[in-house]
Amino acid sequence: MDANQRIARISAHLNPPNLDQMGGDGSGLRRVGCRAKGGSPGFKVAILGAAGGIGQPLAMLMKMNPLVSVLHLYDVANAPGVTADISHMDTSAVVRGFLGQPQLEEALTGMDLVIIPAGVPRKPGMTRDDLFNINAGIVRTLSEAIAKCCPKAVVNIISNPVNSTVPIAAEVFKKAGTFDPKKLMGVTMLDVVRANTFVAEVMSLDPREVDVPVVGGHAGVTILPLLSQVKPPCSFTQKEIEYLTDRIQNGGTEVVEAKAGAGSATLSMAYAAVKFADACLRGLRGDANIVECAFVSSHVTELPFFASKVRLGRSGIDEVYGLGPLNEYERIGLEKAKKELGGSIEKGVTFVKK
Ligand SMILES: NC(=O)c1ccc[n+]([C@@H]2O[C@H](COP(=O)([O-])OP(=O)(O)OC[C@H]3O[C@@H](n4cnc5c(N)ncnc54)[C@H](O)[C@@H]3O)[C@@H](O)[C@H]2O)c1
Ligand SMILES: O=C(O)C[C@H](O)C(=O)O
Repeated sequence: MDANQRIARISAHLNPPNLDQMGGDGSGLRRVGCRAKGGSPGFKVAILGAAGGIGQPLAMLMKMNPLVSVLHLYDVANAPGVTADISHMDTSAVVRGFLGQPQLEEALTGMDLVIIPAGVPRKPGMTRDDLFNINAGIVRTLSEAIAKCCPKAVVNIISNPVNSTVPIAAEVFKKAGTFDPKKLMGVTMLDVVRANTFVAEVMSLDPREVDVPVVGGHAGVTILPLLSQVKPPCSFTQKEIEYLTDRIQNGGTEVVEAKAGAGSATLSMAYAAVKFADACLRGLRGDANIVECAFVSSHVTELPFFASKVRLGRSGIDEVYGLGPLNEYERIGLEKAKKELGGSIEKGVTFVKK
């Protein structure tokens, strides 16, 4: 191939002939595509909401993941710019951008894993449930497209309120006849990441060595750290237990208040999302003993969804683990968590059924 042919080949990828027909919102913005040589037989991953506060660092970190061969970045705004930027990274994943609803189906077709951080974040004084009115509709629309275009993909939902958005996605998939409880996961990894960090601080440990199971859900009292099951085993005073439980349950609010109106956790969330997505991909690859906490379809309690440890495998979730022995403090916490969680799950289910 001579120099002119090589340049023509690259230009063809940056300006595929059908771009203008695909101009999502009629704005004239072009879908950006970039093909690196790569060659690794990795997984195809789509991020929906890829131009947002979480979406951008998440896209960057997924582009660095050697398990990813194709990375689709979808958003209703700014997808071309983020895609052009990320696509210059010299890692092997091929990056393509998709802008607006008309390009959603193409963004999803053929994907193995779909990660959803689309939606509005909290401002100080708001609860995660205050986001329901806007984010419920966004997650419903995106889930409908997933059911149509990649019904066998593993789906990681980040959009809040997770306690309701996961039941919304499940209801949409049930309606479409595509629901597979092994494939749908609410991302609660940030609660685990925070718990590991805060426990390490209190016990003067390396956070990378600490493993705190966090069960229940992803809002206030539904976030239930099981400090009696921390690894390495730790002996906490009652004061330390109360301090840690409160800090873990309110870690999100701590960031929302510090950002003072500029949004909620984005960087630590992108880190947590990539940690969880990487675990899903290693499970899909067939690696053994991949165990993480997630908010999933569950029989662990009487509620239809609950966060607990799950084993990830070739088909998504291979096993949902029970809670293990709880102490009295955790049993009381569990009752409070279930009470709030039941209402949030019901709200999500009703939203789709109504
Ligand atoms: N699960 C968790 O632990 C966790 C942690 C942090 C934040 N969150 C939640 O993640 C969500 C996103 O937070 P953020 O800080 O990135 O917000 P953001 O406003 O910075 O970004 C959201 C992105 O979603 C896009 N978007 C809006 N509607 C869309 C649609 N219909 N389709 C595709 N994209 C759409 C926006 O254009 C924007 O780029 C919020 O709901 C937030 O509460 C969850
Ligand atoms: O707190 C929020 O609103 C965002 C997220 O759920 C978090 O835990 O940081």
